Amino acid sequence: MNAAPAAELTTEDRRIGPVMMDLKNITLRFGGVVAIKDISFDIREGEIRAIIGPNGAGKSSMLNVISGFYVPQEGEIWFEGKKRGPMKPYEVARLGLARTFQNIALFDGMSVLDNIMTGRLNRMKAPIWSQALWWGRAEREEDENREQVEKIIDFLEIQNIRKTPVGRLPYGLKKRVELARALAAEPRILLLDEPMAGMNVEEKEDMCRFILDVNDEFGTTIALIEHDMGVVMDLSDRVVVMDYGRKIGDGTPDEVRGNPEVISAYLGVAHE
Ligand SMILES: Nc1ncnc2c1ncn2[C@@H]1O[C@H](COP(=O)(O)OP(=O)(O)OP(=O)(O)O)[C@@H](O)[C@H]1O
Repeated sequence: MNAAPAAELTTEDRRIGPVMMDLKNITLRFGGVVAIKDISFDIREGEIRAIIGPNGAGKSSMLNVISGFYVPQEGEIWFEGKKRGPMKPYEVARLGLARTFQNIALFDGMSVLDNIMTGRLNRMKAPIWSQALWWGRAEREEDENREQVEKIIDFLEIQNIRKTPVGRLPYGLKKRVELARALAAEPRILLLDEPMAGMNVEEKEDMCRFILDVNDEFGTTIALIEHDMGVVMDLSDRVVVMDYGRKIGDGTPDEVRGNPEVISAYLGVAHE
């Protein structure tokens, strides 16, 4: 289970494939505020792609554009060879995008297992009314869902808390359950919103390891935003750096680290 840091592996080992999502000249405004200014970058199949930047740089806005929650005023988004238009939330899920949130969005009163099962909802094909008529199909689907969820529970090492109500868990474990729920949707791209925010050092190390393992084991493409630059550098294949809505760097962790504009944007900036 111990994957080497992403930066130490070759492209071939990491199964990085063709461009999956291509964002071209994206501009997003909120009234007079330009949150994203003419930014282009792509996400390749199988990679861990990070978007970093100081507070207010536009990272959350960008994640919301990727997820389809915000529709930019300018620019184009291509996903798996097709130009993407505005989408409803269920269309986003069907397209294969699942995300975690900075402020955990789980059902506190429900068990870990039931929370993770909600991640399968978008994959259920048998409508409720048909379950009485075609019991076999619904049952088969239920078995498949359970099997997939159990695999994820084992993988993320949360077997011992599967029946515990989420509200009783410490912060780091809640984040892991959220990751499990997003994975249950078997996303084409997994979007992580500051996955390490608010964590202590040990929790951060665990989360880092799980993100790398998910990418390695399931081949899941991951796009994440963070403002903790150190964490991201160990984790990512490529990094986009934003500042005041602009893209000021894009490349491997080493390329980005050596970029003078990136250095000056981060100098003196207090980050976790
Ligand atoms: N819904 C909104 N309405 C108006 N302005 C917004 C909205 N969302 C973001 N902004 C503005 O857009 C800019 C970019 O904000 P955004 O939250 O995307 O940055 P960020 O890099 O994610 O910041 P942080 O690290 O603090 O979360 C900021 O000036 C912010 O005030």
